[in-house]
This record gives sequence, structure tokens and C-alpha cells, in this order.
Amino acid sequence: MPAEDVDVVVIGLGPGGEALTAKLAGAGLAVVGVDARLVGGECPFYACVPTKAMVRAADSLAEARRAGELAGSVQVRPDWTPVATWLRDEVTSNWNDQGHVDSLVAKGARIEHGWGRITGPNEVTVGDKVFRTRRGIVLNPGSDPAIPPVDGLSDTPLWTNREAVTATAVPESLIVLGGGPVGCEFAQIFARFGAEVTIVQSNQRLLPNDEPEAAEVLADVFTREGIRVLTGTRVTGASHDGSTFHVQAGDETLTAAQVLVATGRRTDLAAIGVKAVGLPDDGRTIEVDDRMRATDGVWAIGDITGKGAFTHMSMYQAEIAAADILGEDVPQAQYHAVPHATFTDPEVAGVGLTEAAARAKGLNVNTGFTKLSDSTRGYLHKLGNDGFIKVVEDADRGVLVGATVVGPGGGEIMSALAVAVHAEVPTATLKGMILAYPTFHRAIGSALADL
Ligand SMILES: Cc1cc2nc3c(=O)[nH]c(=O)nc-3n(C[C@H](O)[C@H](O)[C@H](O)COP(=O)(O)OP(=O)(O)OC[C@H]3O[C@@H](n4cnc5c(N)ncnc54)[C@H](O)[C@@H]3O)c2cc1C
Ligand SMILES: NC(=O)c1ccc[n+]([C@@H]2O[C@H](COP(=O)([O-])OP(=O)(O)OC[C@H]3O[C@@H](n4cnc5c(N)ncnc54)[C@H](O)[C@@H]3O)[C@@H](O)[C@H]2O)c1
Repeated sequence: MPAEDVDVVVIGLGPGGEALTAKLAGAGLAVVGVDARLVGGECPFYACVPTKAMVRAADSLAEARRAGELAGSVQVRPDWTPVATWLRDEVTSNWNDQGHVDSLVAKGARIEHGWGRITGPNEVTVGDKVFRTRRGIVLNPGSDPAIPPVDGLSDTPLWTNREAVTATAVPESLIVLGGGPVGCEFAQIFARFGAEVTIVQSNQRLLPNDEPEAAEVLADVFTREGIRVLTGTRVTGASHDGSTFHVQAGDETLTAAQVLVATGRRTDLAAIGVKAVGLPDDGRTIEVDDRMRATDGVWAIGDITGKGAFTHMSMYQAEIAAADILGEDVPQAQYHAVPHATFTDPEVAGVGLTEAAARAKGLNVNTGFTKLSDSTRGYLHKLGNDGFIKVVEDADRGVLVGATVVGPGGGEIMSALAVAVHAEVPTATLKGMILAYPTFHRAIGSALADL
């Protein structure tokens, strides 16, 4: 079949690829968006969106249980059916991407379902179709769940996040492999719905990319909620006997009705054909400059750039790449104030550098810390008030370079500190702010006072 000439081909339509396709097509370019699975990517169908719906349901159970202690007698009988129905019928449209496809087509884009592969400079092949690009190729292939090379594990009917969000029932018992954001969010969700949960984390602590104090709080809360937390524990073997999983964790054999693997993500650069444009295909990420250019005529955005596997990162980079392709004047990418929130209860949110990362950069570091329960609002919140605020200052410049908030609504409280880190507001100016009483965010004043 002869090659078709178009302006841009987007390989992978995660949140960033989808937004970029809409923007370029809306600007009148001939754009082909290619996705092998669901247009919209992991986030709306298997990740952020369905898991936050699950979090909302699980948190409502926890609050109801707290109400029993705070405000009278409440009987809580968890039922997964409304959650599964909500996820299927509303949140994910039964894992159907037609709405995403229709809105891109309405903008003028052409959508191809299939595997996109770079087959030469300015050339992408999808099945038996070949596209030649006048302006370029954008890579947004995201990431897939990585299954660790544990003896026997891949032969079992394990869950990854993709199966977990389509679950129609809560397993009686669950072993979660991995104590990163995915493992921690799912562990608490299923535990709150009655599963007996064990987290097996090879690192010495949960959420190792966050401040160590956050891991301490979370492990403590999880333990109090009945979740067994095994850190510094390696899994060496797994099997399934037809009804039960057996997992060798350290010198213990754990058994459970289900195993959920949340040990990180992988990308297959060779299968995308990046070598055809001279890019190395043996790594996990694609190096990009501050306009998302990977090489001449190729841009990359999202998880694959290794700048933070978050939907907001994919969208941020999409804006920059789209503007660059359109020849618009665009601010260069900056990564000094990347925010994130893990939606456990308490939420674990951070922006910029942790204390350890700031020290590793050779900064002259000052830190301030306050427990949330020492604030009036934290004290009054009583049940579920675990958490803290920690700020990290570059003492030489007198500005915050990082902050962490663990607590109820931690991600929302963190936003004030994200402004401070992003705009490099002098710490002295922050200390002069009037903070409403009695809010959770008023504890920011106490953390700053501790610097
Ligand atoms: C359980 C879970 C919860 C999460 N929760 C959050 C959260 O609360 N907040 C947050 O910010 N982030 C969250 N994340 C991370 C977030 O989902 C990703 O960072 C986000 O989806 C951005 O990814 P992306 O744009 O790189 O691509 P993805 O969303 O991974 O999409 C890539 C798309 O490319 C397609 N594709 C890949 N290769 C090809 C090819 N060669 N040809 C055609 N199509 C291809 C895939 O089918 C896929 O549809 C979560 C992740 C997980 C796993
Ligand atoms: N709320 C959010 O923003 C959110 C939520 C979920 C995921 N995400 C993003 O998605 C990405 C993937 O998250 P993730 O939690 O799957 O990965 P991750 O890499 O962040 O964490 C995986 C954890 O598994 C552990 N591990 C690795 N191999 C193991 C093994 N064999 N046995 C036991 N433990 C093992 C590691 O120590 C690590 O802490 C992350 O980059 C994360 O930022 C974001």
C-alpha cells in the first residue's frame, strides 16, 4: 500500500497524546493518532480515574467507621457491587473509548487502532498502513505493568492494576507485591472492603520516593487498619494451586486468594522502532530536551520521558510539544516543582525535592517539620489525623525547594507549597502570610517556623 502523507503521527494516546492530538488537529494539521488499546491511555481506564473512584468509596467506609466512634452508632457492611457497577457503567464507560475517539475525530484528527512503529525517518507503520510525516512523530506510548522475574509468578492468574480495577468481587485475602503508590493505594482500598491484605515491599520502606517520615506514618496507619506490612522483604517464588496463591516472601510462605503485582512499570522501546530514527532502544526512557524533542522530527511525552509518571506530567509536556510543533513561542520545560499525591488515607503529597534529594544536590539544607495533630484543626479532626508537614529550604537562597504534606486532603494542602516552590517565593515572605484559623494548611506556618 502506498504511504499516505500527513503532518503528524502520534504513537500512543495517553492523556498527553490525546490532548496534543486535539490541539494539533484543532489548529488545522493533518494528524493521525494511533493507539493499540484504548484511546485516552491508562489513566481514564485502568489507573488514576478508576482508582480514585475506588479510593472515594473506600474512604467513605473509613469515615462511616469513624462516625461510629465520633458521633453515635453506625453499622458498616461493605459491598463491592456498587463500586464495580459505578466503575463499569459510568467511570470507564465499560472500558470503551468511543467518547475519546469521537471528541478527537470532531476536532479533525484521524484515529487508528493498532500498534504504531517507526519504520524510518518521518515514517510510521500501523498494520498495513504507512504514514509519511511532514512535521514529525510524537511518542506517547506510556508504560505497562512490569512483572518481576520471580520464579513461577508469571504462570499464576495474578492481577495487575488492569485486572484490579475490573474486579467484580473483593478477594477474601490479597498479597500486594510492591509498596509504591500503586501497591499502597490498592492495599488500603481492598482492606477497607474487608480483604485480609499483606504488602510485600522489597525496599526498606513504603513509598521510597517520598520522605521517610511519610513511610513511617503510612506503615503505622496500615498496621492499625489490619494490613500486614512486610518491608525489606524479597519474593523468591510464587505458585497457584487452582484456588490459592502461595508466595515465598523472605523465609515465610504466604497464602492468599489473590496476588496483585504493583512492582513498577515497563516500556518496550524496541517494539516502537525508535532505532529507526537513531535513538537507543535498550533503555526504559527516551531522553528529551526542554521542548520534548528526542531527535529531529521526533518528540516524546509522558511516562516514557522519565520525568515523573503522572498524568499531569504527560499533559504538561503535551502543551510544550504541541506548541513547539506549531511553531509557537513556548516556555521551556521546568521540573523544579513537580507535584504528586498518593491517594491513601492519609494522602501523601509532595512537591520538588525531598530532604535527601536536596542534600544529594549539594544544597545547604534547612528543614522544618510539624505534626498535623499539633495544629488546632488536626487535634479536632481526632480520628484519621495522622500526618505532618515538612518543608525543605535551600538556606543559601532562602527559598523552599521541596515540601511534603501527609494528612487528610494532603494533596490539596500541598498546593500552597507547590506555589511557593514553583515561584521561588522567599521563605521570609511565606512566614509573613496570614493563614486561616483553624485550617489544616495553617500548619504550614508551624513547619516554616521550625526552619
Ligand atoms: C494504578 C495507577 C494509578 C495511577 N494514579 C495516578 C494518579 O492518581 N495521578 C497521576 O497523575 N498519575 C497516576 N498514575 C500514573 C498515570 O496513569 C500515567 O502517568 C498516565 O497515564 C500518563 O501516561 P502516558 O501519557 O505516558 O501514557 P499511558 O496513559 O500509559 O497511555 C499510553 C497509550 O499508548 C498506547 N501505546 C503504547 N505503545 C503503542 C504503540 N506502539 N502503538 C500504539 N499505541 C501504543 C497504549 O495502548 C496506551 O493507551 C497511576 C498509574 C497507575 C498504574
Ligand atoms: N497517585 C499517583 O500520582 C500515582 C498512583 C499510582 C501510580 N503512580 C505512578 O505510577 C508509577 C508506577 O507505580 P508503582 O507503585 O507500580 O511503581 P513504583 O516503581 O513507584 O513502586 C514499586 C515498588 O515495588 C517494589 N518492588 C520492586 N520489585 C519488587 C519485588 N520483586 N517484590 C516486592 N517489591 C518490589 C519497589 O521497591 C518499589 O517501591 C509510579 O511512577 C507512580 O508515580 C502515581
